[in-house]
Formats: sequence, C-alpha cells, structure tokens
Amino acid sequence: MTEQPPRTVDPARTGDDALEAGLRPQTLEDFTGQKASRENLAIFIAAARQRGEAMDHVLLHGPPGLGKTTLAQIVARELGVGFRATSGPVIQRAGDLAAILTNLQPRDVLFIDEIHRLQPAIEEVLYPAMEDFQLDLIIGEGPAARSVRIDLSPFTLVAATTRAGLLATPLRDRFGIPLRLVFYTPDELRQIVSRGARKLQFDLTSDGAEEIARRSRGTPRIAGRLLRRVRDFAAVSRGGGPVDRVLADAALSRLEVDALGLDGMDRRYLRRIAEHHHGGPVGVDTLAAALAEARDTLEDVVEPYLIQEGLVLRTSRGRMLGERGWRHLGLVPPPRQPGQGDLLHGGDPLRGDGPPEDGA
Ligand SMILES: Nc1ncnc2c1ncn2[C@@H]1O[C@H](COP(=O)(O)OP(=O)(O)OP(=O)(O)O)[C@@H](O)[C@H]1O
Ligand SMILES: [Mg+2]
Repeated sequence: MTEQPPRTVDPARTGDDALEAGLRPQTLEDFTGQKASRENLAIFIAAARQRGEAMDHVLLHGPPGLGKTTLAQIVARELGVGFRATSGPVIQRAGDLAAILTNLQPRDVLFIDEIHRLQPAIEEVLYPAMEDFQLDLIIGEGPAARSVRIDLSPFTLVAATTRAGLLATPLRDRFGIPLRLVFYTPDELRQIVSRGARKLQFDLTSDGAEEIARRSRGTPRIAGRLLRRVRDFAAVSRGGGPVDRVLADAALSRLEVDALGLDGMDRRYLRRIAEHHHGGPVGVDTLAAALAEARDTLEDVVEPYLIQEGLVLRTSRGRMLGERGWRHLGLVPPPRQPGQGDLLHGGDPLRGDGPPEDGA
C-alpha cells in the first residue's frame, strides 16, 4: 500500500491534533450539538449523583471526530469521579484488564476506546465485571489451575467505537445507555468554530466561521483543524483585521478543500466510481484496492459523510454514485435502468450494519 499524504479533512486523529485538547469542551453545558445524547446523559448523570451510585455503562458510537472521547471525559467530570482511559487494542492479556479494573475507585469511569478491537477472550472477562462487578480469574496452569472470584468497586464503563455493528451482541447488550453520535449541522459547527476562534483569540467574522463550518464534513475535529489552517494562512497573508468569508475561502481553496468540504481523496473515490464503474454498483474491496486505501479507512473515515450527504449510496450490491455525487463532479447521471430502484435501500450509514456485500 502506498503512503498517502495526510489529509486536511481526515476525520481521524492526526499528528497536529494534539493542539485540539485546548478546544475540547469541558462540561455538558459547553458541549454543542448532539442534543439527544446530551439530554439523555444529563438525566442519567443527575440520577446517579442523586443516588450516589455508579452510573450505568455507556456505549458511544459514531464516526471519528464527533466527540466520543470528549463526552467520556465530560461524563467523569460531571459525575465528579476519577477517569481512567485505555483502548481495545492496548489490552493484550486478561491480566492487563484485571489490573485496571481492580485499581478503580468506587463509581470511577473507565473509558475503553475502540472497544470493537478488544480480543474475544478479554471480552469474556469484561462481562461479569460489567454485570456484577466481579472478576473471574484463572490462576495457575494445568491440574493446579483454580478459579478465583474478585469483587470490584462498582464503576461505569464508557466505551467508544466507530463500528457498533462489529460488537458481539452480548457485549452490546450490557450497555444500559447506548448513544449514537451524528454529524453536526452547519449551524452547530459555526458555533463551535466561533467559540474556538475566541479561545484562540483569533478575529473571525461570523460569515468566516460559517464558511469554515460548511466545509468541515459535519465533524468538529475537522472544523478545529480548518480553523487553525485558516488562522495560519491569515497570519502570513495579511497584517490585521478580522478574517472574513473571502479570506477563509481563499485559505480553504488553497488547501484543496472544496465547497462541500471534500478533499482530493474524496474526489478520487467519487471519480473512481463514475469513471471506472459507470456509477456502480462496485464492491468496497475493489474501491479500496484501486485507491490504495485500507477497506476499514474507506468504511470508517471516507464513506460515512459521503453517504450521509447523498453523494454515495450504499446498496446490497456495492457502492453507487448518488445524484449529488454526479453533479458534484460536474457530470450528468446516466438515466436509471429499469429495476435499479430496488438497489437503493442501503443500511444505515452510521451503524455500519448495512446489507452484506459480495465485495467483488
Ligand atoms: N460538541 C463539540 N463542541 C466543540 N468541540 C468539539 C465537540 N465535539 C468534539 N469537539 C472537538 O473535536 C475534537 C475531536 O473530538 P473527540 O476526540 O472527542 O472525537 P472522537 O469521537 O473521540 O474521535 P475518534 O473516533 O477519532 O476517537 C475534540 O478535540 C474537540 O476539540
Ligand atoms: Mg476518541
């Protein structure tokens, strides 16, 4: 696989996003958007505090950069408890998880990122821990092996995943509070961008903020990144004064982020379907190979926004270019073939649980 250059509109975390910590909202009140999730959390947090008990386990799912890690931290802060973070691929042995669990204080939040990458054997350890706050460990080997049961402090597991569809049902069922994060509206992103600009002490007009918001792929992480790029551009391209829409547009066009927030990678993806597959359907594996990208990256990072915007359709036989996709490329969609209508009932793009594909 060839090395791809870093993408400005990559919703996944990249190197310079270390700077994003400063823009992270710290309280539920400060957290813009995700109204349904926010309101639910506020109720469950208040109830847990009132009872003085550990809150029920929370599963946060949705595409990268929408605020899963941010919300997990906010939950701990609002509960007034400790926060311990780890991730699925980091936990290699049952003993690693046991060490983390036995060190939790009563009511603490344990955050497990990328929970879909937890090994099945470790998942088994998690089940009794989540359900009964108990740990069943096997000590020793062979005939001398014995099982010991350890009581844990009641805790709240907050888990995050970009792929809820990959979770085993028994694991998914153990979360009392499943929350699905959705792409942000342009108006929510405008508020996030304006707030970020104020924090960075960067003079941005409201139409400048709107321009950045519109091109952020519904994703706060990208909004923060574009905001920093526009600020850099403004710093070198002119002396003072507020940054408005014209300047923001110039900066973003220079970065090859187009009017919909799509970059070169997105456009290559769309063009591939149009030019090599007459608009599809084409299997995701074929696309991944042609674009020299991992299939997971296409499914987790590139496609969700294109699907949500109707640029791409996810069908039972593969990906198809949507009407908006054709128009965005400046091409005319071919007339619909008879019988094609039944292709257009893709799965829910945010859950990754659409109909199976042949992958051809
Ligand atoms: N509601 C929000 N308001 C303002 N900024 C936000 C909001 N949600 C997320 N952000 C910003 O976006 C950045 C990315 O958020 P976060 O790291 O929580 O995403 P994530 O869903 O955990 O992503 P990943 O799946 O890659 O782990 C944060 O640093 C924060 O600055
Ligand atoms: Mg995260």
